[in-house]
Amino acid sequence: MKPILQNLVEMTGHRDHLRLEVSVLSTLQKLSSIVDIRALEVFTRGGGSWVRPRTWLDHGQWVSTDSEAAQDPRREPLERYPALQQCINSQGTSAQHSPRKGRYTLWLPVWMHNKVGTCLEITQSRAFSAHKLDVIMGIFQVYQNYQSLLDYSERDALTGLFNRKTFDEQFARYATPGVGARGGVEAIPPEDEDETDGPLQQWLAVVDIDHFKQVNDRFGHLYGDEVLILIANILRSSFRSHDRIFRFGGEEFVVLLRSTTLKTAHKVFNRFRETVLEHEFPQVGRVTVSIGFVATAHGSPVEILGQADQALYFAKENGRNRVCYYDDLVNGGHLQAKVANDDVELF
Ligand SMILES: Nc1nc2c(ncn2[C@@H]2O[C@H](COP(=O)(O)OP(=O)(O)OP(=O)(O)O)[C@@H](O)[C@H]2O)c(=O)[nH]1
Repeated sequence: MKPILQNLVEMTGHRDHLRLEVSVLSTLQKLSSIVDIRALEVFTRGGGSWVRPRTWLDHGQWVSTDSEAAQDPRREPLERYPALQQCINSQGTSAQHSPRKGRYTLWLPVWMHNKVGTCLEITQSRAFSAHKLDVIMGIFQVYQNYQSLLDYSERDALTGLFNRKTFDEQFARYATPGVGARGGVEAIPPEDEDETDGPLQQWLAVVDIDHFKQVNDRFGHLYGDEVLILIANILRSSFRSHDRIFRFGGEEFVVLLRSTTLKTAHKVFNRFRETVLEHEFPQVGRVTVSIGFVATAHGSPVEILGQADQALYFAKENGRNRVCYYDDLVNGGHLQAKVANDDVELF
């Protein structure tokens, strides 16, 4: 039992979901008779439910991927896992597979906000004894409790979006394509994009609600809060699952858009802006947003945020309800570049 306790201590020392996942898998893998163990990502796409491996053991090395799940060639429909599918549909806590060639499989779905996004899959060469199941469930409970604590500490209480505190760490991961917990797998370009539209890049946008002070002043803070929650919902439904959305405080949000062309970045930011424009906010009526965005390739998070902020400021000064791309403003002589050629300061 001592090595397991040591593993639990190590497991709860992590502040990163993927590393925590690797840690729980390596803890469980140390139990006897385990022949295979991995974490599956469970997601919905096109009305159906799917699974794909997210963390697994490859020649003794843990490998994780955080590429877009829906584009992963290893994805499979959830129907191929009938026991797991039935368990999720009935909001169960575990499922087992009847033996096939001496392989007994146990699935442990991770429930978070009444949804399953992750499932641990443990395979061993003989049936799971009651004692073994007790030990596994104990470790799994510690992992699940710790996951939800971690999730809670990363979220903004009003909107449920990621908070400002998590931005730097997520920026390091999401602004650089193809980096997983331990190396990982290359980001897979979305099927609907054409590389003739320019290279696939990561983008950062700062989104700010226009004249939000007036909303608070005319309707009160409760209606202001309602607008923030509804805009957060529109943000969530406007971007792909592997993009990242933060509330930076007040009425300012930041979006990290992954692996997409400049043309698509323009398209999706404008689509979001139009969805907000067309939305009827209860009591408040119409609300608009301004957006400034930039590629994340060159500069520190602070410099890139500064550039997106400059583009946002320009949008605010020039009519609001618009999307401005930093490089266009610099090339058009509307803004002076603060940073040129990687990290060289111009002034
Ligand atoms: N209801 C609510 N209001 C907030 C919250 N955080 C900040 N605010 C308000 O957001 C408003 C921001 O106003 P300003 O920064 O002056 O900007 P604005 O009125 O949106 O004007 P522009 O950005 O120039 O279009 C202030 O009135 C803050 O009090 C919050 O959590 N809830």
